[in-house]
Amino acid sequence: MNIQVLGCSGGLSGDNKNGSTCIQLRSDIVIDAGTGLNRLSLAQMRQVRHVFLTHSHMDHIAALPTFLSNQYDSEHLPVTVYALPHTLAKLRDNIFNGDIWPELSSMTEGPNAILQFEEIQSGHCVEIDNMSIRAFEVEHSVPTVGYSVKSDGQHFVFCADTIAGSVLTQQLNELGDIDTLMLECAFPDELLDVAQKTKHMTPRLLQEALASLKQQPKELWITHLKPSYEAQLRELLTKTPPHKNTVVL
Ligand SMILES: Nc1ncnc2c1ncn2[C@@H]1O[C@@H]2COP(=O)(O)O[C@H]2[C@H]1O
Repeated sequence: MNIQVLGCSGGLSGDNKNGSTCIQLRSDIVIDAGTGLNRLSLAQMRQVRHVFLTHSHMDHIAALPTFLSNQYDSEHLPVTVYALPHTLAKLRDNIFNGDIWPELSSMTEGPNAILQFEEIQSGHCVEIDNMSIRAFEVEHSVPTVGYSVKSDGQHFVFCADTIAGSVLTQQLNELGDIDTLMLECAFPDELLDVAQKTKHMTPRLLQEALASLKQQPKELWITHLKPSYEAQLRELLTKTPPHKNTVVL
């Protein structure tokens, strides 16, 4: 697998190399459509055929409407967007509603439909060629899934936005051996109350989550640092990495 993290910032970072969440699994498949999607060229965007959304928050969907506009005369339509029913309903009601962006029906109906929505649930697995992408529940402030991706004998797990706890532990333990685990760390430990309210991680919660696993992943990628605390978190997580093979993205 050649995974490209096009963006994983927890917000508007002021760094045009790191937009908000968008992870490219293959030239035709991405997870989330945050502003990181803008790192692809127009030609690369037009190769994307499958978008797996984790949840409805803006930093994970911000580029979706304009990305879809770039697809109108693309050769290989429609693009399939996979998401929980809650996420799809929020997109329909709040984004593709004729005010913020054209209504969904104008994109999903007719011979030139550019988009199809596919509902997924936790546990649901989508196979695309030799890649399997399984959604699993995580605990966040809105219904959210992470994705377990298997291809080429490799197992990549993206936990999306989540707080540590029994849901995450159980789900990760059920996924078996993990090569690369991508876990977030949005807030510093001093902001534990904010992390608990918004259902995000702090470095200590991240340690707890790892300690609760039956088996450690081969490597840990840490993501979704909130821009206001990024320097502080990066320094701490680099000086005292929670895993022997830690990459702070
Ligand atoms: N009580 C709060 N204090 C600080 N930030 C908040 C609060 N509630 C929501 N947010 C922010 O709103 C964001 C929504 O997206 P996230 O869950 O990634 O992260 C959340 C926080 O950054």
